[in-house]
Amino acid sequence: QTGSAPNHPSDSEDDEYITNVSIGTPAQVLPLDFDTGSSDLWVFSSETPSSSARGHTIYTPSKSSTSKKVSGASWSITYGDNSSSSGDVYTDTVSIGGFSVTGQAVESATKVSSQFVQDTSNSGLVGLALDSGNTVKPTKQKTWFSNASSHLASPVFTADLNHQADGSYNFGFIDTSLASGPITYVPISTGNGFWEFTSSSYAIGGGSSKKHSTDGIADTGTTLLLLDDTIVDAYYNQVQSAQYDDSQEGYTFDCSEDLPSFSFAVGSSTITVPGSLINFAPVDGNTCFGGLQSDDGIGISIFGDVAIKAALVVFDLGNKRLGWAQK
Ligand SMILES: CSC[C@H](NC(=O)[C@H](Cc1ccccc1)OC(=O)N1CCC(N)CC1)C(=O)N[C@@H](CC1CCCCC1)[C@@H](O)Cn1ccccc1=O
Repeated sequence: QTGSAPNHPSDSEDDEYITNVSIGTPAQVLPLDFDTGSSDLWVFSSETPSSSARGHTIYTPSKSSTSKKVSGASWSITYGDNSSSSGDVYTDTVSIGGFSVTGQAVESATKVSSQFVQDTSNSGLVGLALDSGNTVKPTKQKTWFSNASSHLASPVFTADLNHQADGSYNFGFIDTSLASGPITYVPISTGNGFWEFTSSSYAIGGGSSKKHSTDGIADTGTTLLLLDDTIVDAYYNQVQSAQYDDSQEGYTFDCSEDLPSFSFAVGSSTITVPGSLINFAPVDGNTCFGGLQSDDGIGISIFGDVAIKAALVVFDLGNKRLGWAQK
């Protein structure tokens, strides 16, 4: 069995990627943000204060004949951008791209931080990192993909994200026609519960490859490509009008600049992010914000959407490896 669901950018900046998910019986369809950087499936619900839920689609467990409350269970999560949410837990049938998982933990939000209230493009998240990162207490719950994987044709899923266009999340199969190059696999380290891998070098534009070991995660829930300062400074050194803008907390440059590409090693291959994807978004007038920024203070590098958009990414749980193919 397999599943295939389209995704689309949440706005004109590709800030997030949204996929419709069916929950309960009869199906309640919610637009959710798939996040390979976390492990909780949580939704705005009938238990979310109505002032916070305004503008969001909600899940109402009492309207689903297949919902069951997980008594005594609770969850609470804070993300890298300091947004947060918490609540209680139900199980219900959750279908993504035509594939159904029964008894999936659906974490219902009784509290959401202001960023979630304001961001009406999503009604919650589907965590697709490893099960160990799930926050439900007293008993951790499995991710949708973990529950699905034993029934899928193959324990893999792929992310195909595109700039200002539809893409897909495919489960149980790899559609190699989505890529232009071969898939190169690298092992993941599972200790932190992420799709974590090491990249051994990088290159800027057509320049020579520089040895630099990057310990990073493939994270569909992070908008930008966040790497070590030395790499980021070297990159914007090649952008004539670039400067670090304290108010924007990142490098900005003249929107009309022709940005160099950025390549990173995946095993013995490289993935090249075209400069056009690094010209992320206008901030004001003719000044644009970069899609490559510093990972300082996070403690790990994050290959977010800006990097994933350049590739077909294979999340292979069966073989505990990550595959990257140029698009
Ligand atoms: C340094 S992790 C920062 C990252 N959050 C972002 O990337 C947000 C995403 C966004 C964009 C637009 C509206 C709302 C939210 O966007 C920006 O921060 N942007 C984009 C717009 C830019 N102008 C400024 C910078 C982040 O916490 N991701 C987590 C998932 C997010 C949470 C917020 C809702 C969307 C999904 C997550 O995978 C990061 N994680 C990864 C590993 C471990 C823990 C952890 O928590």
